[in-house]
Amino acid sequence: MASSLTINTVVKRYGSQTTLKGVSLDVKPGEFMTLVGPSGCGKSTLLRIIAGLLAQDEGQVSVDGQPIDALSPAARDMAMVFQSYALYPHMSVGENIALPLQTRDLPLPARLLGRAWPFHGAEKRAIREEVARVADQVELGHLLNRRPAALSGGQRQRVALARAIIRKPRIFLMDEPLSNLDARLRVQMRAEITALQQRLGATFIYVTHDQTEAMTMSSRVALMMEGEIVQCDSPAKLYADPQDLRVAQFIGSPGMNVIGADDLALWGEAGALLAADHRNPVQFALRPEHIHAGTPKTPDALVTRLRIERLEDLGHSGLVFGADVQSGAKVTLRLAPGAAQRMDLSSGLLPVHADPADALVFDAMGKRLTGRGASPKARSGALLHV
Ligand SMILES: Nc1ncnc2c1ncn2[C@@H]1O[C@H](COP(=O)(O)OP(=O)(O)OP(=O)(O)O)[C@@H](O)[C@H]1O
Repeated sequence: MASSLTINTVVKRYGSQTTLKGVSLDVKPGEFMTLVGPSGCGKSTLLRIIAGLLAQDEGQVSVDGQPIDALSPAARDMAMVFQSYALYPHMSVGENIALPLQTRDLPLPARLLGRAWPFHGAEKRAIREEVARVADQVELGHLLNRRPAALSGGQRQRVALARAIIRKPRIFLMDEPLSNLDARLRVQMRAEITALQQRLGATFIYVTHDQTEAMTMSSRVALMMEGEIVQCDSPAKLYADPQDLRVAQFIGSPGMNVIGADDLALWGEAGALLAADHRNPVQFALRPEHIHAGTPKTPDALVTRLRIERLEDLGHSGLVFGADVQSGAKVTLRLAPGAAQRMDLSSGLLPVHADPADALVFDAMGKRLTGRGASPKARSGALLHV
């Protein structure tokens, strides 16, 4: 049975610095929850508090509705997988995986008597069978006698995973488990860990600074910035509906283009209208795929020209990094497959356009204002989000 986890206004201070500023989070049973955010935002601190490796200054952590703050890390019944794998080099793969069973499951007489314990043989057999079963789940069955030094990075990470699985913990905690792997292996392990979580139906709390990992693996993502959770939502919602400008810029690669109202007012008549619709200082954000090369087919589009600074052709798509010729504002747009080859970029200038409905509106503090920028035609005098 998977467990729920509740974090209630947790505060952590280091001297005068407040690292966690009252973090609250509800994780449902069987959920894959990812804590993502830039380096230093406090995600590892929060994970260590959940694991019991670190004590918070204020707030509570509960599992299945029961406070666990007074429990030792071992009594919390959680398994943690680290970036460093933390394997014992002198033990075989099988012995590394078996370790949690040997230190936890044996009754006291067995631990005291060792080989003299009458059920020693049966116990060993049961552990061997369990190790083989779990090793098969992570495709390590053929490597049980190897030492960690003779494994690839991905295989070592699987040993660490197997050692967590064999404990049948109430909650899995993972701290950047893929950051030591090369790019190709990371993609493969992303899929393997996601499939494993679904197979086990277990609750996973996963820490990463990599937004792609967060977006591809999680049921929900809690985006942390400066010791706070800025937004917690499904990956799709976080991408399409960011409630804070920092979320809009962190999620997606590259992040959203942020354009001030004065600069957007220069994007043709539609830009002037859209900017005028917002009396307060606002910022507009547009995804790179929502800015299109060429001239628009509809008269109510946002239009401008970019001075091209850099072009990245990724084969399946392309990115243009440029600056608005009028305002100098930096703008990135994503090109359709093959578009880069077809375009005449000899002038160094590129006309671009966007649908005003794709522009998200944020206030001066970076908080999202409701609704989107509607096209002048669609507005028909309706009052817009200010
Ligand atoms: N033992 C400590 N003493 C003082 N400050 C600390 C300590 N541990 C962490 N911090 C500070 O707390 C902040 C959050 O650290 P934390 O490791 O949780 O960040 P993170 O989001 O996991 O970053 P990263 O992705 O780089 O690991 C950082 O500013 C860090 O310097």
